[in-house]
Amino acid sequence: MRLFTAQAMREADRKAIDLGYPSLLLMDAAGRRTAKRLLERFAGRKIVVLCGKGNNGGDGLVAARWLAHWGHEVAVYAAEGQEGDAAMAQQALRAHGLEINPLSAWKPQPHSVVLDALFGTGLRGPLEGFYAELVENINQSGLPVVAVDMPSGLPYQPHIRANLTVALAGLKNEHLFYPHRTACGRILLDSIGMPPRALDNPHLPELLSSANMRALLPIRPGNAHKGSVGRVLVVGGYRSYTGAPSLAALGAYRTGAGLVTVAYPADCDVVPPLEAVRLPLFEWNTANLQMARADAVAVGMGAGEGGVEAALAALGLARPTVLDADALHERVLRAYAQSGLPSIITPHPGEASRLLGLSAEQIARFPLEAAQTLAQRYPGLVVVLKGGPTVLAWTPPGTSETRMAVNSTGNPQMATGGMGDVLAGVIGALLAAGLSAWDAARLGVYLHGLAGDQSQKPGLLAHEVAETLPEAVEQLRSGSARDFWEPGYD
Ligand SMILES: NC(=O)C1=CN([C@@H]2O[C@H](COP(=O)(O)OP(=O)(O)OC[C@H]3O[C@@H](n4cnc5c(N)ncnc54)[C@H](OP(=O)(O)O)[C@@H]3O)[C@@H](O)[C@H]2O)[C@H](O)CC1
Ligand SMILES: [K+]
Repeated sequence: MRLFTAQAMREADRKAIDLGYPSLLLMDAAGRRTAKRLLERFAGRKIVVLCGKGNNGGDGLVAARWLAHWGHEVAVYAAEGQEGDAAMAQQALRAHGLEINPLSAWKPQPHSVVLDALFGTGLRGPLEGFYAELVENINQSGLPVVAVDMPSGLPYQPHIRANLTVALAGLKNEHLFYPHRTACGRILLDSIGMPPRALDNPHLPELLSSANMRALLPIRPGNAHKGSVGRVLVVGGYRSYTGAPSLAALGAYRTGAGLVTVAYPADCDVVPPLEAVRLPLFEWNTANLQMARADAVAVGMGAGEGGVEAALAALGLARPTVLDADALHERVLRAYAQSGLPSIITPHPGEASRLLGLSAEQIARFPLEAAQTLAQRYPGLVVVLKGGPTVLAWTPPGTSETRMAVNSTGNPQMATGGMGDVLAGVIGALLAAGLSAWDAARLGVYLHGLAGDQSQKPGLLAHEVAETLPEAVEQLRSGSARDFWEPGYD
């Protein structure tokens, strides 16, 4: 499954037409399916459909026709100037005997639900004048709003604040990235029957879905023993950051690692989980770390000033590695990129800002671009740019194309200390279980977010997320993990 931009969706639309698929069928499915979704949530209210003159408005006209056909009370307000499919939708609506009122005549009506079909992917700039005022009035009316495809006005200001958005054919950036995602309310995806070939675009980011991630789960053989399912070495800890390596160890164990060793400075008060092997060291060097006999390494959590040295010592182990927190320095990243080892870097926007020389605000605003830039700067390293949502990027060595992915799990309550340490452990366990760096990183962020989604209450702590990981793994394995856009995808 791919994550679309408005432009990429227009291209998919064109591709469908080139394949011979009649565009009017797409519009009819879009309107009909949106009408169904509206009824599931807001049956019993009078339905007011507000239509622009483009195809988003055309979807609204189709929805109004079906709603009236099914016996619901519907009022339609539409802009003038429909052409093509939208004009046909208007003709069909008139044939059903429905009256079309001018958009300017709309006034908030009590106990109604508004179907926002003003603008979708065709918007080319911020709304002004009449439309800006209309959008503000709709928002201020306090009436529930269902948006067709996306809340009108996005990605600019002003825009509709919807209760429910029915995304058509595919999810777009606005449905995933904050703050726009907030304006969408609940999001349901409907395929509208778009030919899959039209949606197939390998240049777009992959959207991590339960079906795709399930296929990556490592299988634990019947005769598993602790040495065969993955041994993880966690390297970190420094002064007051003694909890970080312990949380990573917990994350690794709860993801299925067979044995976890925690290497930490001997003069630090690190207390690893009871089940972990302790490796207190007076010096970071490869020979010392070799004592752990690890299949994969997670290094840098709470390592402070020793982060660079620890990561360069770990490089000598020549194992798949997760570089986190204090290991994330230019020198280390260059060395790992040159080594060709499967390696993953897990910066948060602050760490990415240090690496890229941009502000953390810029990184948070353009996460896809930031992750891509890092992946191009360090070919071979899988970049996990943490955020809401987490973005992944990877330029396979010897190629020029960067693969991108966007996570679909996780929630804002996960923005607390130690959460990243748990993630590094999760990914370390998956590397140790034999997954490639790209697979371990994608499945790791997905599982970590899914564990966090089990409880979305304020005050969520990192160790609680770690403790919920087995439930998340089980949910994914059993097929009961739901994508946030379900059940509208069919
Ligand atoms: N996914 C699919 O393949 C399908 C999607 N459908 C629906 O179609 C819309 C996209 O339709 P489109 O006609 O391309 O665009 P819109 O309806 O979103 O809006 C276009 C009109 O908006 C005017 N416009 C553009 N920018 C502004 C602005 N800043 N202020 C005011 N007006 C603006 C524009 O007028 P111009 O005269 O400027 O050209 C257009 O009239 C998609 O979102 C889905 O809902 C299909 O129905 C099914 C297939
Ligand atoms: K809309």
